[in-house]
Amino acid sequence: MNTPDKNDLERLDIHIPPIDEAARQAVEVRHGQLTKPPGSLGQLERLAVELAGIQGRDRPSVQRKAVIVAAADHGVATEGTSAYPQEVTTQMVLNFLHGGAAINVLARQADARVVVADMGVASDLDAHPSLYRRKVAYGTQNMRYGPAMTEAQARQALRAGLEIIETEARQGLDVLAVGEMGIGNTTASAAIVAALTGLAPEAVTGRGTGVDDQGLQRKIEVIAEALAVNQPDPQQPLEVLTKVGGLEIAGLVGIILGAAASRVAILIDGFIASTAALLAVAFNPAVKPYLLATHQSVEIGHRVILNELGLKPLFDLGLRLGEGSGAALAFHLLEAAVRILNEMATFAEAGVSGKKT
Ligand SMILES: Cc1cc2ncn([C@H]3O[C@H](COP(=O)(O)O)[C@@H](O)[C@H]3O)c2cc1C
Ligand SMILES: O=C(O)c1cccnc1
Repeated sequence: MNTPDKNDLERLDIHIPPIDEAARQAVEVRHGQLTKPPGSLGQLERLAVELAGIQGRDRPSVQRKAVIVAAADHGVATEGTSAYPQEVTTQMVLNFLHGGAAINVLARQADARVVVADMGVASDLDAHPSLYRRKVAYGTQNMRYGPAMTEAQARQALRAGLEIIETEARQGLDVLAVGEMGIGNTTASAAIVAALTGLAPEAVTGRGTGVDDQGLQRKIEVIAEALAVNQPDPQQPLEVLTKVGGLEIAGLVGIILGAAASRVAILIDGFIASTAALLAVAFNPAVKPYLLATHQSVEIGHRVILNELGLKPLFDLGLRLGEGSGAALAFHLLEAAVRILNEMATFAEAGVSGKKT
């Protein structure tokens, strides 16, 4: 038996199948037959083509939809880098479970289920049918003074993410939106993006929940110190995640890799969810074509991530919430793209003349 090398372990032994080129081509051919000038439905056409390649189906489906909101607390929240107190993480998880948060409203409108994953919230949570209780720790350590977590904790959270998406995929899932909740997690995300890209903290750090100028300056300094203390190797995504990451971010990386392994399309959300996507690609580049960018977040580092990944957002509504809110809105566009494919008449069926030669 081969001993798995470090790379296999880093890739979490996940096999991600290649995109189905034949299914993509079948959709392109059909788009050419529908009663419209070629390419005139722009990004909607691209979405249908990508979805077909991901799912391996000429007629992709968006019937079964889920939002997974991964939640955890952050030791660095004690540094005053968020405009809100840490207890809001737990309070919002309860709000998600009661159906009262923005993501619940947007998911209901799109007929998507919402499930919450406790990866490391600082308080104990009662059992609930929509809650995966996978707490790795009661929040991370403060990365300003040392690693946010141990490598074993990072691996545990990654594995939990894989297991959660496996369970969800078994129940039937065509499209997944990934979201998060964790006071302080724009600080962790900015540190991860700075570590992976080599950019200065100020180039990737925004106001998160709305810190003032002084708060933003403090946030940048804390991130710079965390990077100086921890010295994460940009070539080692597991090390970056362990040293300056978060447990919900680790869970999302597992969820994203596992979704791709199951041929589930992944709608990525704003800054934090996209940070998890950037890490997932660093772990295993084969995940890349399974990622669909949704919106452009106000958080400045989000643009950096989308550029790095070569992804183009579908819309910019000035959102800066997280929870999967922008991703859930994109369900409607995916549905439009698939309905165009299934319901439009062809030139032959409608008796419409083709382009002049
Ligand atoms: C009531 C409330 C609901 C939220 N839902 C998502 N976030 C968002 O804000 C947090 C990140 O910002 P920061 O790094 O500044 O703490 C995350 O929990 C994110 O999901 C929320 C924040 C609050 C206050
Ligand atoms: O882009 C996001 O997801 C975001 C931005 C600010 C605060 N919380 C989330």
